[in-house]
Amino acid sequence: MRSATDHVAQALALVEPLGVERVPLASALGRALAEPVRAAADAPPFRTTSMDGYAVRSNEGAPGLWEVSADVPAGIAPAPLAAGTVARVMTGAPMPDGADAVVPVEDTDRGVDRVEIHRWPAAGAFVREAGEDLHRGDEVLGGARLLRAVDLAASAAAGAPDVSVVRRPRVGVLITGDEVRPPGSALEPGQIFDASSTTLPALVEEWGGECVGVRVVGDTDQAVVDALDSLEADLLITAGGVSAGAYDVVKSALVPHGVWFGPVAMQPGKPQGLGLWRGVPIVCMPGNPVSVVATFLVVVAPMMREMLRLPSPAVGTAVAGVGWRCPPGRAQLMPVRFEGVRVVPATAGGSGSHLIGSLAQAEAFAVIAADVSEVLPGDTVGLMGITP
Ligand SMILES: Nc1nc2c(c(=O)[nH]1)N[C@H]1C(S)=C(S)[C@@H](COP(=O)(O)OP(=O)(O)OC[C@H]3O[C@@H](n4cnc5c(N)ncnc54)[C@H](O)[C@@H]3O)O[C@H]1N2
Ligand code: MOO
Repeated sequence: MRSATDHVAQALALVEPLGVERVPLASALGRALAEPVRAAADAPPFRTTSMDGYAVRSNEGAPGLWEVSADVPAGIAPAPLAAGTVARVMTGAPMPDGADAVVPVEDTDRGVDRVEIHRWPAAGAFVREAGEDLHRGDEVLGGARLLRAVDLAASAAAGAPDVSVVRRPRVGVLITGDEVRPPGSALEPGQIFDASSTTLPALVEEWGGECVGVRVVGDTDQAVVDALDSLEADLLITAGGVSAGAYDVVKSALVPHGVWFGPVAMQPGKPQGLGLWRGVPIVCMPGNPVSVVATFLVVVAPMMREMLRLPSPAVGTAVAGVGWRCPPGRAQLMPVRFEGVRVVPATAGGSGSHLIGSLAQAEAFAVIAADVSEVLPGDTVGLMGITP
């Protein structure tokens, strides 16, 4: 049986990094950063007040009655502060030259022409220096990553209107099975709701790709071939029809085209297919819907990250809060949730490949090596994220 590690290596050998394009920040969420983003200006760009109040020269005085010589809203360039006076300033307004501290309005009688100051500030009070956050030219975003809202916030604050990202892998999805029906259908005997034509496009998008089409076909070889030929993609994924049954049509349709099929030492996700369909990499997953998620995370996510010029998904560690049994000779992917700082199986059903309805309770997958037959409470286990 092929090890999961060998299988992933074979899968990675089929894909190459994709090209780079520039996109406006508004379209950059979830895209893979290709080049560093640098600050176009200092942030903040000028000395500014962090409070509504009165700008003063801190070495000049003491509590008492003061003349207000200027009114400084945000968005203007104020004149220097006249000696012996204070200026009324609003949060975010530039500090007048000469002023070096701010008295918050709460410490005054809020006067407009003259103001009674109750408490005198120390130098620097409530003043933000120019460049306190970023200096012009600083690297705001460096390493390769899928851009998050906070990354876009940093780019915008740094004055970058667009970013350089890797082209999204175009992924085509094929679901097979005479028994699957769209959610919401009235099920006839023997039919089941199709989970995977929702799961796979969502996983593709979540991991930085673009789903170019989902085909759902019945169990004939010709339907499989026609559906695959209708998808123009950088990567093809199929679900179902890969094991040993009489109607395992993905396998029967693709073996003549040189696609490899065989067992991989992982659970869920043992029966697998991998190869090229008319030159396009294709991953054939078992139909069980948790196997679909597990195969995506173990096999497809690293392929997509290779195409997106990102490092492979990180596998961390966690400590098991309870013990559980593992299948002999296969790496186990156990859906887990956190109980405090420890992980426990997310459901009583463990790593059963059909338990998709319970998978929403999982926060991660524990990854247990193939040669481990039992996890004991307190053991360290691998931890694989469900989201990037
Ligand atoms: N004799 C053997 N039988 C099986 C083996 C084996 O080695 N020898 N392997 C088992 C394992 S492990 C798995 S995993 C499955 C994989 O089977 P297939 O890839 O051929 O998948 P199907 O038979 O098409 O479906 C399996 C299961 O999942 C349900 N399913 C399928 N598609 C969907 C969908 N879109 N949404 C929800 N559920 C779906 C389907 O109804 C079946 O219950 O093979 C074992 N058998
Ligand atoms: O390998 Mo299968 O996915 O366990 O049910």
